[in-house]
Amino acid sequence: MEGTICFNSLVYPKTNHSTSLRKLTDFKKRGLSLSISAVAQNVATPEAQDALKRALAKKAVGLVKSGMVVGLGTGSTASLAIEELGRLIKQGKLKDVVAVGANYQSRVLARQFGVKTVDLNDINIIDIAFDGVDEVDFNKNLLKGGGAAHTMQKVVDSFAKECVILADQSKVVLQLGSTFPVPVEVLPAAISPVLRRLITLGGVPEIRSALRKDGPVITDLGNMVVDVSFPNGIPNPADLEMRINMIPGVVENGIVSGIATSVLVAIQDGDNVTVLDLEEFVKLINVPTNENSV
Ligand SMILES: O=C[C@H](O)[C@H](O)[C@H](O)COP(=O)(O)O
Repeated sequence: MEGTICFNSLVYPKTNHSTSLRKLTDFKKRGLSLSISAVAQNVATPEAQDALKRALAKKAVGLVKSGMVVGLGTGSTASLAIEELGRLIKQGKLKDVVAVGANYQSRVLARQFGVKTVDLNDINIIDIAFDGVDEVDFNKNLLKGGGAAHTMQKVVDSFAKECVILADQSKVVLQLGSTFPVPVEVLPAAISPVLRRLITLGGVPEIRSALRKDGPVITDLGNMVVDVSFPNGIPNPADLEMRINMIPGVVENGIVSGIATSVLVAIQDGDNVTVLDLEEFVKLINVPTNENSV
């Protein structure tokens, strides 16, 4: 657990380094050296997980400066960031900020919390984007789409100069696909041939059913979602992302490689919450050598 502590200057402004370093040193002094499985199972209650998400939202929105164009992701974590952004705008701490919402939910929330939204097609650049994640590995490969919102999230995240991913500790995995299947957005007219092609890639596809509606989930873009498990794992996320997207009829899949510029990870330590960047987090934990212990 010794070694250089790597800070991502995109995530932590210089003034925060000492605080962050002190916290990390405290963790180490108290011997908080966790295995990744222990970390993943360590979020005791929904309330505790909510506290982690709120800490992430606060830290992330602290990176926004007046005059910026902000990309807004979707999901419970991104929603808290939108709320926090609205709060700072209302308090006058941020001025002339506009936002691009990736999906219906983020646009509605932005309006609700007083964040002015603009259309993606009307701006030239997104300065910073925030988004949640279902799984993230140590190389910043992401698995998204638990809320069937990944297609437009990938568009917004990829156009941002800085894409900050917000992950509570339960989201960090050794290999993508460990706890979630890969969501694939599919044109309804092409569903059967796409299912067959997904099987040839080694996947086990299942059309996602709606919860409070009979029949399938239909996305904001009018398509279906297929959740695909890969029983043999996903050793090369970028390769699988490309192979799935090459199937005609696939709109987009939830593997996101090479887009996140930084990943913030929130950790619960007793009653305290600490937010680290992924590199710091990785140095804190013991990676099990035996895959069975994950
Ligand atoms: O489609 C949904 C998105 O990829 C979300 O960002 C992801 O599911 C994480 O959501 P949450 O912040 O609610 O865990």
